[in-house]
Amino acid sequence: MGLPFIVLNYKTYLQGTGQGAVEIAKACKAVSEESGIEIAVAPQLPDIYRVASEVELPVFSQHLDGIGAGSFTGHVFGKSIKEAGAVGTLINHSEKRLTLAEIEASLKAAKEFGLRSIICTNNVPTTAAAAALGPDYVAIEPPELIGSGIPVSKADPEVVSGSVEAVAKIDPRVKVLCGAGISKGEDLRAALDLGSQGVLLASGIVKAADPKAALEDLIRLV
Ligand SMILES: O=C[C@H](O)COP(=O)(O)O
Repeated sequence: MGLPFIVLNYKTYLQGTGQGAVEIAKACKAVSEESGIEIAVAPQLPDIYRVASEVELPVFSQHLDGIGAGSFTGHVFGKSIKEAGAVGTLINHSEKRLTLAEIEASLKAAKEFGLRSIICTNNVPTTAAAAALGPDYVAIEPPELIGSGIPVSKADPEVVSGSVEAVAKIDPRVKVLCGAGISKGEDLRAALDLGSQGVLLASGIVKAADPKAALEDLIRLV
């Protein structure tokens, strides 16, 4: 197995807002260069351009709507985030849930604009359904563990291994990430040992006093 993929979602944490978004991205880039591990960041939408312009690392949107050009006030348009510098997008994050039809439309928009796609899910059946749509990644995150500091890879290992098994049967090209409560080296190690190919995480790094040191701890057992 190759190196994991790490995606850092800034959510709306103060520490990851505005100039903070750039500073955390710089820490991610430094750790990525030291380790060879791909680390992507997902800042708030208005910070995408700023982060992508100032730091050379993969920037993801936190959301994308399945709409095109036209009368869609307040929506997130694929061409706009692509031109802002995003290379990918989260879809259906637990804090931005969509209907199945909307997930499919968002994924279609991501593909149309050449954006990498991560569909977030909450259990094994929704992971299987998401994999059937053919995204680049699914990210399994039990909502009750998000932001809890209790790692999914230890609190609910079956949901990770079950997702890995389900996705392998449906479409082995789809890669599996897991998230919720991941912050330490042993959490990432456990996630990889369960068959996932990386993690989607937030609070443990974004809210850390020293995000670079927190990232170095996260990857120390890879
Ligand atoms: O997008 C990230 C996930 O919701 C996990 O958040 P967390 O690392 O704060 O638990």
